[in-house]
Order: sequence, then structure tokens, then C-alpha cells
Amino acid sequence: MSNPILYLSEASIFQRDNLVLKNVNISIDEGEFVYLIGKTGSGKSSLMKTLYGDLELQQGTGAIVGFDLGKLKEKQIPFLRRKIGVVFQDFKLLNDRNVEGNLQFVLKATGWKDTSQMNAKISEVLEKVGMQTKGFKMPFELSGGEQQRIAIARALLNDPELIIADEPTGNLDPRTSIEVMEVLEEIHKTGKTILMATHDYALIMKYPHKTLKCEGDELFEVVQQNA
Ligand SMILES: Nc1ncnc2c1ncn2[C@@H]1O[C@H](COP(=O)(O)OP(=O)(O)OP(=O)(O)O)[C@@H](O)[C@H]1O
Repeated sequence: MSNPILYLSEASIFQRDNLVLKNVNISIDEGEFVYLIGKTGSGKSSLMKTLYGDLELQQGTGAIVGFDLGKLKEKQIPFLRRKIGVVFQDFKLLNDRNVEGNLQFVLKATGWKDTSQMNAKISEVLEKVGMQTKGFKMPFELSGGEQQRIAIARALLNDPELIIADEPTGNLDPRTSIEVMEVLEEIHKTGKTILMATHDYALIMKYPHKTLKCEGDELFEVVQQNA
């Protein structure tokens, strides 16, 4: 224990001038799986955005995968994003290209050049999410669960130490949610750290992990029964 991959200390999270969360103290160790829960508008996405450099940390201190969030410079953000895989509720796949094209786009944008290395990496991540036969499919030819698997594969391309998933099952039916959760559980078993925002209490009960809750401007850890 006690090898934090991310922490925030005495942090306040703002959206423009509005305080969303105050006095945030969290520390997540390498290899942990942590849920982030809380009502709509309670600040889950704002907290995650602060962690992946989309919102500036204006008050308090924090670090993530070796980057000091208080001193994060615009030009460092692409390097931070390479060490974090981010997964969104709405998948955010590019609809004008097939699955392989989506994955290749990210590899090229992050400096990969060698075609055979790129192809090998694409096969590797597709296999991890059980989608190795779907590389030629267009996103709109895939179900929601399949699209989310591709989004998870995309998040794995640069071997991130940490996956931040913002309601990854929010658009999926309960059965598909479980399938996607199984993929995340498998990835967690390979040693990756996962921080996942969710509203899905059935998933939390089925796959119990440490749970943090945003409520009334504050963030605190909850025990499973009260989640
Ligand atoms: N871009 C923005 N500009 C200004 N205020 C924002 C912005 N995004 C979010 N907010 C506000 O910040 C607060 C927290 O929103 P946030 O999206 O972090 O909540 P959330 O817990 O992720 O909600 P949800 O479960 O609906 O995704 C809300 O009051 C919201 O209206």
C-alpha cells in the first residue's frame, strides 16, 4: 500500500467561479479500483476533469501519475493524457472511420510511426476487450456495449497506469453494463488503477470496491451499505 498514483490535498474544485467541491482530500494507490458516486451535478465529472488536466486546480495541491496538478502547463497536458486512459459515457468514437482507424488515429496523434508496431498494438488492445474480430466495423455498426469496449481499448493504447472512466456504463442496459464492467475488472487484475464514476448501485454491489461520494460540496469515503 501507500504508493499513491494520484492525490489531492485541501483541494477546491471550481467550474468558472462556482465552487463545486471544497476541502477535497483523496489518495489512490497503484492498483486500486475506486468508485466515485454522487447525485447529478454533485461534482464527479469536475473532479475527474481536474485530475486529467481539463480543469485547472485552483486551490490546494495534487499530483497524478507524476505530474504536479498545481503546476501543470498547457504543453504538458498531452503527456499527462498518455499516462491516463480516459473513458466517457458517450464513447466519443470518430464515426467517419472504422474501429482500426479510430485506434490508429490516437496512436498517430501520440507519436507512433511504425505501421507494423501500430497494427500489433491495435490487435493487442482489441483482444483485451474481446473485440479482435471487429476492427473493420464502423462505430455505427456496433452496439453500445461494443462501442464502449472499443473506447476502453482506445484508452489502453499507450499502456496507461491509470484509467479514469466517467460513467462508462451510463448509456448501457444492465446486462451490457456487466459485460463492460467485466472488461474493466480484467484490466484491473492486470495491475491497472481504475477510478470510475457511476450511478449504478447494482454494479457497486456486484463488484465491491472502495467508494468515494460527492455530496454537499464535499467528498468522502463511504462504506458499502451506505453507498
Ligand atoms: N462547463 C461548465 N461550466 C460551468 N459550470 C459547470 C460546467 N460543467 C459543470 N458545471 C457545474 O458544476 C457542477 C458539477 O457538475 P459535474 O458535471 O461535475 O457533476 P456530476 O456529478 O459529474 O454530474 P453528472 O452525474 O450529471 O455527470 C454543476 O453545478 C454543474 O452545473
